[in-house]
Amino acid sequence: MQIVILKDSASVAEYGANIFIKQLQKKADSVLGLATGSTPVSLYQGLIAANKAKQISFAGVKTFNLDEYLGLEGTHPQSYRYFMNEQLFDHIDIDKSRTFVPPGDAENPIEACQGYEEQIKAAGGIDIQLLGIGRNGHIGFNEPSSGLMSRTRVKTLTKATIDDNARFFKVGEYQPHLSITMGIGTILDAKKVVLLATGENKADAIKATVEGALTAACPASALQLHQDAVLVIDEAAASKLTDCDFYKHIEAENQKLLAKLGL
Ligand SMILES: N[C@@H]1[C@@H](O)[C@H](O)[C@@H](COP(=O)(O)O)O[C@@H]1O
Repeated sequence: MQIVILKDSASVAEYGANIFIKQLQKKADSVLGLATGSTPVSLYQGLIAANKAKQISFAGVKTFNLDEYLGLEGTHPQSYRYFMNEQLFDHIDIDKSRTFVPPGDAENPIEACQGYEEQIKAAGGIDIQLLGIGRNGHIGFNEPSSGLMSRTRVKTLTKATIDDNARFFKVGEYQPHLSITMGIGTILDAKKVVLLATGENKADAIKATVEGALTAACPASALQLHQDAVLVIDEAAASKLTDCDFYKHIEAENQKLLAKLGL
C-alpha cells in the first residue's frame, strides 16, 4: 500500500486528479471505476478542468460506478446516477452510454448484479478504481462483515451509514436502506486502486485500514492484499496512524526515485 499524506483536502483532490489525468494520458480508452460521496467531488472538478483545457479526453473511456441505492431511479436527485451526471458526466466529453452505474431500479436486482459483473468483464476489467471510505471502514457499500472476496450484490446498509448519508435527504423523504454494490473481490480485481480520505472523522477507519488486521470488520483493510493500492489522505485523516513519519519518509524516497528515473 502506498500512503500519501498531504496537508489538506485540496491537496488530496489535486494529487488524486493527477493520478487519473496521467492514467488517461497514458491510456485514452481506460476503464475507470468511480465513486460518489463528498470526498471525490473536488477530484472530479480537477478532471473537468483538465478536460476543458484539452489535457485529457473521455471520448474513449468507459466508467463503472461502485454502487447505487436500491429502489431509486437514476432520475432521483439522491441516486448515484444523478450525482455522477451532475458532478462529472454532464461537464466532460463522455458518451453517457459508456457510463455504467448499478441499476437501482432493476426489477430483478440479483440478476442485475450478475449483469454488472459481466459488463465490467466485457469492458476488459477496471484499470483504475477510485474509492472513498465510510467512517466504519466501508468501501462502496461493503459494510463491515462483507466477504473479502465478495462480488457485486445487494447489501443492507448499517444504521451508521444511513445516518451519515441522511444529510443528503430531505426531512421525511424516503431513504433507501438497501444498495447494489461492487463486492470487495470486484474492487480488488481493478488494476490500480486509489482511496481518498479527508478529515478527522475518517481517522479511525484509516488507522484500521493501514495498521489494523486484514479483517471483514474493516472492509478497506482488504486493500492490504492489493498490489497497487494508493491511499491519498490529509493530515487529519492520518492523525491516528502510529507510523505517520515513516509513511512520509517512504513517500519522499518514492518521489526521489521517480524523479531520478524521470517518471
Ligand atoms: N457509498 C458511499 C461510499 O462509496 C463513500 O465512500 C462513503 C463516504 O462518503 P463521504 O466521501 O461523503 O464521506 O459514502 C457512501 O456511503
